[in-house]
Amino acid sequence: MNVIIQAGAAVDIARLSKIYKTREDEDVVALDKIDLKFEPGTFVAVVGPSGCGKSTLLSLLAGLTGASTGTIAIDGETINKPHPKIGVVFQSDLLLYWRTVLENILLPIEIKRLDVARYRSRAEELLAQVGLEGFGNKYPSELSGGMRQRVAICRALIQEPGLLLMDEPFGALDALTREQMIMDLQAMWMRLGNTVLFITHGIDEAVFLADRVLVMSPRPGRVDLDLNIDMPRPRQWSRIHENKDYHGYVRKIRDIFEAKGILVAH
Ligand SMILES: Nc1ncnc2c1ncn2[C@@H]1O[C@H](COP(=O)(O)OP(=O)(O)OP(=O)(O)O)[C@@H](O)[C@H]1O
Repeated sequence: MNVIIQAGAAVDIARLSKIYKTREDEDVVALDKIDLKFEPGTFVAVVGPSGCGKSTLLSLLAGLTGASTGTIAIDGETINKPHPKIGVVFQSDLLLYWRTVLENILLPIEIKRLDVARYRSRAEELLAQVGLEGFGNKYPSELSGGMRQRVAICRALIQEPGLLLMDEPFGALDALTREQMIMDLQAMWMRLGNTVLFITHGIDEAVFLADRVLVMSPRPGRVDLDLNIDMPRPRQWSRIHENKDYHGYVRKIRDIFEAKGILVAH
């Protein structure tokens, strides 16, 4: 089997703001003049309270919505619509139930009228990489929630995106499946080397997975803390609680949430 190597993309976000209009014609400032640069191949996690603009940031990067001000560039190319260099995974797997696993993974290729036959072996390789070798002809209803989310990840990776965007991808999974998915995502990312933006409510999974954790403030969303996570890889989820550095990073993030009244001690 060929190992797929995907080069990570450089991301440059400058003075990025998003202001929504409510139906009452009021302005909601979801993101306020954010500046960020991600080096190619960096795993970036974003944590923040509900409504702070995490999903808005992801939608802007995915080209699904337009910025009010500012710019986003991926490898120097301005993003204002969906781009093949960018793959997206949402909390819900969004698989089409009437299509097999392989047909779901190949859907973006069909939509773009690319040569499906050429991508079939790549889809099978990706399936093997996420532990689903031989599942290509199954239907989503025959798979568990974790397996379906693995298929959604393969679908996001089929075009070898330099940037993988993940919006709470494990939020709907049970605790054991989530733990396995976290470990598997780390292993897959270490093989592929793409840049990842991973949105989560879980401080534990953010610190475990990321090279860098961005802590966002309550609305209007800004980055309150940009924390480099310096722990050797591969990291072991079952042993991470023995790591003093891990606890130090988690403490720093919790301190911010407590100072802002987002987490209140009783
Ligand atoms: N289409 C829209 N119209 C008006 N306001 C919106 C719209 N989409 C989002 N908002 C508002 O923008 C703010 C940021 O929303 P966003 O979904 O990005 O937050 P989030 O951090 O992802 O939240 P959560 O963690 O709960 O998913 C919220 O106050 C939300 O109500």
